[in-house]
Amino acid sequence: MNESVLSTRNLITGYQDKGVPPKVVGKYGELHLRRGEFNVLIGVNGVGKSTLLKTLSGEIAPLEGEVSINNKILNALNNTQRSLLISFVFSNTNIVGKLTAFETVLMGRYPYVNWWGKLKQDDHEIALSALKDVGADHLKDRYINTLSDGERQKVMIARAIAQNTDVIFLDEPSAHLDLINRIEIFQLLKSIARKKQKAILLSTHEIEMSLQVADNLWILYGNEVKIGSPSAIVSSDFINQTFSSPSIAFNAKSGVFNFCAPESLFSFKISFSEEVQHYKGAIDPIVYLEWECKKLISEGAYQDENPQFSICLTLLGDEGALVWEVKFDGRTYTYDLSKCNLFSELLKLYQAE
Ligand SMILES: Nc1ncnc2c1ncn2[C@@H]1O[C@H](COP(=O)(O)OP(=O)(O)OP(=O)(O)O)[C@@H](O)[C@H]1O
Repeated sequence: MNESVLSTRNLITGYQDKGVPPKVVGKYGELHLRRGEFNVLIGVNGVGKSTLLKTLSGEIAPLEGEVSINNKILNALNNTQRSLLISFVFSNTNIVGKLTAFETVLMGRYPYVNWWGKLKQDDHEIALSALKDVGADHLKDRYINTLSDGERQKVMIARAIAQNTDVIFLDEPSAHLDLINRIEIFQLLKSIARKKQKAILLSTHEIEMSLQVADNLWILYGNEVKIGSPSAIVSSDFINQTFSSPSIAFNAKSGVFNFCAPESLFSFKISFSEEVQHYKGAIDPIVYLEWECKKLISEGAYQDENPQFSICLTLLGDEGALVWEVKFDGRTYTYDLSKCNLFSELLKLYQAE
């Protein structure tokens, strides 16, 4: 097991405002963040992800218990001492003032400046190397407020790298990013954890991506936490128990969430004929069938061994056009795949019955 750099003891997170009883958010006991590991924190809105990150980073004090980094109790440290141990990247990075990307990354070096407050040549080299690490050195002279969300987020990660702390926290860093940028950020962070032996904890709502990339998932539920590898978590059905609702269900085999319809309509069985396997055309018929099946389920149809509808994807005659052959109520109907909405056609037959 990798070396633990952050640990907690009897940790209870929450808020203590004057004149009101304390508000407990989470009772997490003993937690560990280990060197070289990319950990992802997930949980429904309001369950306490930001509160936990703020507590682990020393921004707010625990209601009970303590957080230690490298055996130093966090709340006994001043801001500068903390910033030598922890860096934090937020989702909404509003940098005030007019700074270039390079100057922003350079800010990560301020915990190291001497008492004249002067940065050295080394600091400049470290900042440039951090920008290269995230593939953003070409942006170095651009003003931070002119960058896209994805570019800016890479610069903020570079700043955390330049700060060179053992622990890096990120609160929903991919919240405003498109799919490609989200994937890039996740992979980048994982490689930073590995290559630079950092302990990383990132909060996100990207469950499917976390399952593929994270070393460990920290799932908050109620006021508890469950921690485990993606394979251990998925195989225990925990994702389904925590995140499913009447309108969505997690498929542990495919690792994706599927939509469920509010009511059940008819039952169906779907298949393809032998010759479809060898079909060479613009679409992949087997993939087409898979997605048509998902669509039927999202509309309220359900798969059954004794179905009302038997649907077969096949090729029609010599022309070789793909068709749906539908058996329903003792009759067979044929629909041109490229010209019909299968669900609407089935619904018409079902309602006319
Ligand atoms: N300053 C505060 N004082 C009192 N309660 C707070 C404060 N900040 C947050 N809370 C409450 O603490 C609970 C956890 O909030 P938190 O922001 O940690 O959740 P979250 O999991 O990060 O949510 P989201 O996914 O919506 O960002 C919520 O009930 C919230 O209303």
